[in-house]
Amino acid sequence: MTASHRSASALPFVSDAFDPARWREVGGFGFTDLTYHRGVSRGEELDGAPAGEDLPWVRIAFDRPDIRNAFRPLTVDELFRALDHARLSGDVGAVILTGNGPSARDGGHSFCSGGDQRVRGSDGYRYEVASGAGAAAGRGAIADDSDTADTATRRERIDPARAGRLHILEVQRLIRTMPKVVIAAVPGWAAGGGHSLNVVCDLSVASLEHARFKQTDANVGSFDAGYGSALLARQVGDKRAREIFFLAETYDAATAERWGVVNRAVPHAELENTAIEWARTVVGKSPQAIRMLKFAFNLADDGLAGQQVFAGEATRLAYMTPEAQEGRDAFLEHRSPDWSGYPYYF
Ligand SMILES: CC(C)(COP(=O)(O)OP(=O)(O)OC[C@H]1O[C@@H](n2cnc3c(N)ncnc32)[C@H](O)[C@@H]1OP(=O)(O)O)[C@@H](O)C(=O)NCCC(=O)NCCSC(=O)c1cc(O)c2ccccc2c1O
Repeated sequence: MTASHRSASALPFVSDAFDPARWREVGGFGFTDLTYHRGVSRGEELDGAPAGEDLPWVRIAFDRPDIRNAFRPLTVDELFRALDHARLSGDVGAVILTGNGPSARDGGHSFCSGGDQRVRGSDGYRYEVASGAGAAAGRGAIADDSDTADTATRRERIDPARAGRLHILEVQRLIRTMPKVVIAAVPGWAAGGGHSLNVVCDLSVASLEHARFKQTDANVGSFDAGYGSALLARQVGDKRAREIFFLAETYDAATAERWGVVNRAVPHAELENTAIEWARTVVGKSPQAIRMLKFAFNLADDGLAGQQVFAGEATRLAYMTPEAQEGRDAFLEHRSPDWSGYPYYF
């Protein structure tokens, strides 16, 4: 058990799909727009670990349910940090990405509704001037009414000294290149940039009752002309992808499953259990095989960048061989390498 372990009963409510007995908070980040949890064993055979022990998966959730989990630049910064922390954790093999909810205002469920349109400027999504508790913490965030402040109030707070951002694209690339399986658990709306996030995740499970999908980019004068559209077309077919973007009609979880936008539609009460079950299954496989497979699936679509990521893992495998080690040792010993023990395999 790690030092930052907190007992399950101390966890506050974050979502109606969240089982506090299965998680502990990952501390030390001071996130305002996300929650970040580490899986913990309940001591049952299912998890194969003593009660309270860390399990090799994490849960990262948007935590702005009152605005359908729209992201502002701070949200994206936090998401990148949490994902990168998971990437760099050698004992984490799977990430569940989801959205907390429902909304306290109207009971609506959401995964993510994309960029927060209230802080969209002419050069991207704008940071806000620090105030309140967030400023005291040095995060440049507005901690008190950050979800509900009206558009005029938010525009007054926009930080003129910081350029607009579109860096959800950096998060997409991180999901794509991190050598772990990222599972989207979609409890409600996946719209705009939230629709595209689902597209880039490796696996997706959606709530039969509440998940809704709608690609609104063109409604608001935006367009994800990268993974959000092109990878979607690989998943659902070219005509269907055009329909999803050009008509921007709402479709439900069962339709998303039929079209290949998600792997499975399940009852809401089973959403996170299913995601955890998949995470558990994935971490039961060879880490190396999963890494190579994920990057192999990405390779052709990601071009030379995809080749580079795959090839990096091939290089790691090569470094493990006596042949490559002979090259290193010969250099360090100031001698010619002796390749005689290593045939030209064919
Ligand atoms: C998601 C919805 C279809 C849900 O509809 P519903 O009727 O259930 O809920 P409401 O519309 O009443 O919403 C409740 C409440 O939340 C506010 N809200 C919802 N989404 C956002 C949002 N994205 N930004 C700000 N606020 C939002 C809504 O205003 C309500 O609050 P009130 O105070 O007004 O009552 C529906 O909400 C919807 O269509 N939302 C907008 C979806 C959208 O268009 N998102 C942006 C698409 S563009 C994008 O995400 C994007 C971002 C990037 O960073 C990119 C970068 C590079 C390339 C492309 C990018 C990109 O396309």
